Amino acid sequence: MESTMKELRGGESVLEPKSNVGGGVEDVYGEDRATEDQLITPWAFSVASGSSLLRDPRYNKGLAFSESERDAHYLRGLLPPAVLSQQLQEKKLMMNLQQHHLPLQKYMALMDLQERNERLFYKLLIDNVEELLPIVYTPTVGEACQKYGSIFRRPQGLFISLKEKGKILEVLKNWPERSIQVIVVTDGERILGLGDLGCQGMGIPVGKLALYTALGGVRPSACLPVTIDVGTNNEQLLKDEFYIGLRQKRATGQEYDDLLNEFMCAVKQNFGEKVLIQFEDFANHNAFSLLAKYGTTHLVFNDDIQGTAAVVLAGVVAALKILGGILVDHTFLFLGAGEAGTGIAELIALEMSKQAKAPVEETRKKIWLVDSKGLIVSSRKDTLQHFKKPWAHEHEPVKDLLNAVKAIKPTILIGSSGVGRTFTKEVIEAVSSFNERPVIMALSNPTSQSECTAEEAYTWSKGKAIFASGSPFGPVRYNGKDFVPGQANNAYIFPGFGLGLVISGTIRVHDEMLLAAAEGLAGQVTEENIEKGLIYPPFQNIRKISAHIAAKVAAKAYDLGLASRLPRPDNLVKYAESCMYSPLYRNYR
Ligand SMILES: O=C([O-])CC(=O)C(=O)O
Ligand SMILES: [Mg+2]
Repeated sequence: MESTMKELRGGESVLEPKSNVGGGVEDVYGEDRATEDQLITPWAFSVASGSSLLRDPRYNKGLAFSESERDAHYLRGLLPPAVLSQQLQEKKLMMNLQQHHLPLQKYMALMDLQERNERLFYKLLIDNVEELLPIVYTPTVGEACQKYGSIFRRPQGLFISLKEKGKILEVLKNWPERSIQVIVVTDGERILGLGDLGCQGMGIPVGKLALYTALGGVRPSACLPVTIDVGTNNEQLLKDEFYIGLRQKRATGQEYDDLLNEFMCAVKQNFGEKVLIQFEDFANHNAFSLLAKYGTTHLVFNDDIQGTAAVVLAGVVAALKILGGILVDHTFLFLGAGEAGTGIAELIALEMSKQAKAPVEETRKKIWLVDSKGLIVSSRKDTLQHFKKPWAHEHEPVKDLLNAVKAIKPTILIGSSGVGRTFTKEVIEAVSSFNERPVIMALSNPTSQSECTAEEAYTWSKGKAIFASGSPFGPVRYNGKDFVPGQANNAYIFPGFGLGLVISGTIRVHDEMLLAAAEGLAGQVTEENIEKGLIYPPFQNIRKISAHIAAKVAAKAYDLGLASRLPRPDNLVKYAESCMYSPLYRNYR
């Protein structure tokens, strides 16, 4: 009586016309057709009609099933008589969401929707991106991770713990999808600026991948969120009766390395070598080494080091339209010398060196970093971690940020330490005292960890600051004038960056691709944005922005000979757009 998934999928007709630009689209982003691979998963995968269809989030349309679909798929009586359009469902959901006062309640309602009706979830997210991004993503996702155990309903993503040691390949085979294109993986040790949240860090890969689909157009079934649980050092979680992870201290050293290595090898074996693995929210001591170790054997990208770097470089390049000059004319001071700080510093130094045709060892000297012990200077070199050493320039010791600002006189001040409230009134007044328009970026997340608020930046700088922050802030009125802060968050980069890698079939990430992504984003900042002091374009246009970033990244991959999808499409922007997932319902025959 029941049709199989294969029949249903084969019988689907697509509502929106599928463009054929560039050819080869169908097998990357074609219909969600069951491939031969999918049919040999170790468990039954057949039922897709009647109540099972209503419970399958990928195919469920709720009240939007048409009369003929209700007949053909055994849905009569299982739904009330009304037939609603997707648009009307969207209106209803937005109204319902607005009834919730707490962001966490909205988050839970949206996660429920994702589990119930995937296309409607993405339609909502795409059409209301500015309103919903702070819910499914930073800052609310941070709170969700902190409370993940108590709000836990249905598992999302794949959990790989020390218990699965030796069996990771089998665990990957339990995942119902075979053609995975992007994995976001965390070990939960440094979730945003909130620290070690262990297994509860899963909210981050889930949120990042929701953005891969909504902002970058990678289809949901090609996305896999993974959390690697090696324990947690968070005492509070270890004592929490609702904690969902392993109740032990973090494994380190060989035990940690072996588990990660087993995971990396199993991914390649199970999903092939073109799957992108995005490392997210690892602690500094693992983030740099994982990137270095797997950068030559896998398609890997660290969002916190490389994604944040590209987004900040793009903002700085756009800010130059207001400040004037080229990159080397500016002096940078960072508070924070971890993944984000040193990642951004290195990418800026690289771009400076290309622009000025000077060695990168020279351009690095325009960039200064402050960590918890003060300004990073050459006399500290012997005691510094390796990733800080390139930034240890000749200077007498300076003990804190305020004195470093006074000594270095930066034109651009960047906070990336994960510690909130560190851009004090004195710091902002000091940087504003010798700059007509100081650029101030408070990158740490979530909002509670931001180095300062938008209001503080504008007020303390007396309206001079060009301000951007990692977490969103609303517009500020100061002295009768409206100031709109930009959001310097890697969400601008990773969805388009990943899309560019996927559509070109790239096998390795190269620094030049990060520069290309930054250029793609900066190119989307309009004169109108700049006039308002905005150094990032509004998120509203993010799909178009992502297509431009993807095109730049793919072009670079082709130029470098790292792209495997041939022939190279003529118009990469159009090609990227044609590859993007559409959340519109399909008709089922
Ligand atoms: O998730 C975000 O909002 C940005 C990010 O990668 C981080 O803060 O670790
Ligand atoms: Mg992150």
